[in-house]
Amino acid sequence: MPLQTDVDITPAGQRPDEDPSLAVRNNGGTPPSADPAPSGRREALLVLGFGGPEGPDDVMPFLENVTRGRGIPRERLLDVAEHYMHFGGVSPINAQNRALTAAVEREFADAGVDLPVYWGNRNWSPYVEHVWQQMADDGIEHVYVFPTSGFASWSGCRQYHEDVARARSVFTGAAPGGGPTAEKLPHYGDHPGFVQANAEALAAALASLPEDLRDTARLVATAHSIPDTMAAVAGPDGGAYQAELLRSARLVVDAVVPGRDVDLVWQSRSGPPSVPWLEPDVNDHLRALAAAGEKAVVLFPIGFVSDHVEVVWDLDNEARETAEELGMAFVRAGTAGTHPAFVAMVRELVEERRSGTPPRLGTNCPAACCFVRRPTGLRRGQEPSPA
Ligand SMILES: CC1=C(CCC(=O)O)c2cc3nc(cc4[nH]c(cc5[nH]c(cc1n2)c(C)c5CCC(=O)O)c(CCC(=O)O)c4C)C(CCC(=O)O)=C3C
Ligand SMILES: [Fe+2]
Repeated sequence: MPLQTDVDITPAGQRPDEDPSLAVRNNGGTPPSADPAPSGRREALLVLGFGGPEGPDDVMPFLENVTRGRGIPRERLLDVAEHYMHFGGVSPINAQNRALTAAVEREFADAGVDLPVYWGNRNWSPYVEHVWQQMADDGIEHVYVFPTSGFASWSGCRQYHEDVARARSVFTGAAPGGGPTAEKLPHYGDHPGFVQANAEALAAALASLPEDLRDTARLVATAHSIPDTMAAVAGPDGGAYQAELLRSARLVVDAVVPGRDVDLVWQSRSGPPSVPWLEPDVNDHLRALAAAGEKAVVLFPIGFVSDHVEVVWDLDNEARETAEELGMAFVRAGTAGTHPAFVAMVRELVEERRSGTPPRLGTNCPAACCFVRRPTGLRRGQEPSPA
């Protein structure tokens, strides 16, 4: 499946029909076109992670947090709980986000950026609500939010906006104008820093293959599957999840082996089988490649920024096993993690916002952006939970 390269992504800041009042409501109070930081305003960066369990007893409550109101079958949760149990009930994701936070702190210090860095999660402790309280107590007045997700969609963008809005609502409800204001940083899948981090990982993975397979190995980018209905409304004009991922995968491959084919396929599908999600699944794709005579595959999880459970289980175990059964050589490239170029990107995104550069897609999303009315098998009358 050769992919197109000419994907046009419209920056939200240039949308003629953007309604500023909706943008304010959607991301919890940020003006649609934030001015350069007024001098004297006390600002901070929040690294906003997904969150993950820290032990076996956390696993089911964590899964319930993630899927509340989303119509995910109980059997699927028990299945996924097993994945976590292979790692003693501990997701590596919190340690990875702590490491990223520490690396960004050092980056700021080295570059003379005077900005405290906090870390909070959407689905597990430290919850964004608690960190918001901490930032308010510390006298922070404005927060740049760096999500550990660089792409459009309800799951990849809007939920991060909504969780910040929920954290803020405690303050805005109690005291008018209370609590720090928020500004989410834009999507970054096409940022040179993200591309470089992924390109170096892809180059290393390719180099680890036996020499006679390097030129012919199939390059396969993966991202989390999402329901078709969610994909259809991703971004201001729909379809932005696939479009951004495709563009990102293309940029990464072109940085390593210009012009070589790349496939974008999907992993970690959830939800009831009756609900269509993006396809093909990575395992089915491996089967198709083997049937077509391919001998080797290099997988790179472009849709994720760290080697969390969906990478180290779904790819390093399940997809690897599939490839082994098919007799194909298999390597999985690393994710951005704390690559210096990725860490420098975080600083650049903040500096861009502070200098008043017009917002790009993902910064101030209009209220209709990525909104899924009836997600993942919800019965009519059930409302999507904001959690
Ligand atoms: C687009 C996307 C990203 C990338 C953007 C981003 O990074 O935010 C992502 C990341 C992640 N997803 C993760 C874990 C889970 N995702 C689930 C469920 C779901 N993900 C979805 C989409 C995405 N997910 C969707 C549409 C669902 C169905 C429920 C719903 O409609 O909302 C479930 C429930 C069980 C299951 O059904 O699989 C779990 C446990 C972890 C943490 C891994 C760890 O702990 O190490 C991470 C980083
Ligand atoms: Fe997920």
